[in-house]
Amino acid sequence: MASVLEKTKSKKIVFPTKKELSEAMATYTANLSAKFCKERGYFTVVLSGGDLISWLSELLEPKYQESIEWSKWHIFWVDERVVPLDHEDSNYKLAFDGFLSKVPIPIANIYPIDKDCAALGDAKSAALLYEECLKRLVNRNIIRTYKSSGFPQFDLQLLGMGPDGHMASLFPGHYQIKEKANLVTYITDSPKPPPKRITFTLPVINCASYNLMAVCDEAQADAVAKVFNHNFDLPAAWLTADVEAIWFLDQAAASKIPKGL
Ligand SMILES: O=C(O)[C@H](O)[C@@H](O)[C@H](O)[C@H](O)COP(=O)(O)O
Repeated sequence: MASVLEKTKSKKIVFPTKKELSEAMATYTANLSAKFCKERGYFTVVLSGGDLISWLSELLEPKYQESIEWSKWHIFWVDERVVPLDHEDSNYKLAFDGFLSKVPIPIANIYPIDKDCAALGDAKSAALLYEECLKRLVNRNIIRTYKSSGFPQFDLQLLGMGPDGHMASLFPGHYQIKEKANLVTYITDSPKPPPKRITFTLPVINCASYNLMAVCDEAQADAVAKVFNHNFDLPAAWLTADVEAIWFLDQAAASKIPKGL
């Protein structure tokens, strides 16, 4: 069977250090920002949680601060923990404190989950409202749609993977990975705390023009090896993209990939 990774132009780059990975991620993001801002006047960027946000700090360097057209960026989350937006577990808070508050992206262009649902811990309503938010932005042509499917197509998603092979809040052995109809779904028993989360579904994740999956450290090496061995029990093994799905790995995370893959 031709693997999903082969069919969908997945590539990997292994960096000697996290610093070099972080610099390359900044260059990759800045180049796509220039392309999409020029082509359509918007750049839709989807963030996840985890270590990714600290690696994004490279974009705070003066050369990027001055050259990027921040006012054209629109920011979304591929997954979010359903906790108050000022809670330390919130992916919104993580990104806001570590990155978004330090760049001049208009606050109206930043789309966290509904704050009341977040405060109440209502994951189902949070997912419904986030899906409605995406549809409104599709209607305003801020988010493109994938071919004729009507599914939202984001310009760039910056993703991470857990040691169990989860991406976004799609966990191994949980039914959310199979959800095909909705754009956004939810989980109330996430194996990684906190338990209540919302997440983009796989079709939405894979419609993105560019998916950059950044993974570092030895703890992820087994999962990375399984992904490149096409073990589809791991949600991250299903990652594709419309134009390019690219894995940025440090040497430790890449250390167990079988030779030749
Ligand atoms: O809400 C979350 O838990 C994150 O969005 C999650 O999906 C994350 O991206 C991975 O678990 C990787 O996390 P690390 O980068 O911390 O390994």
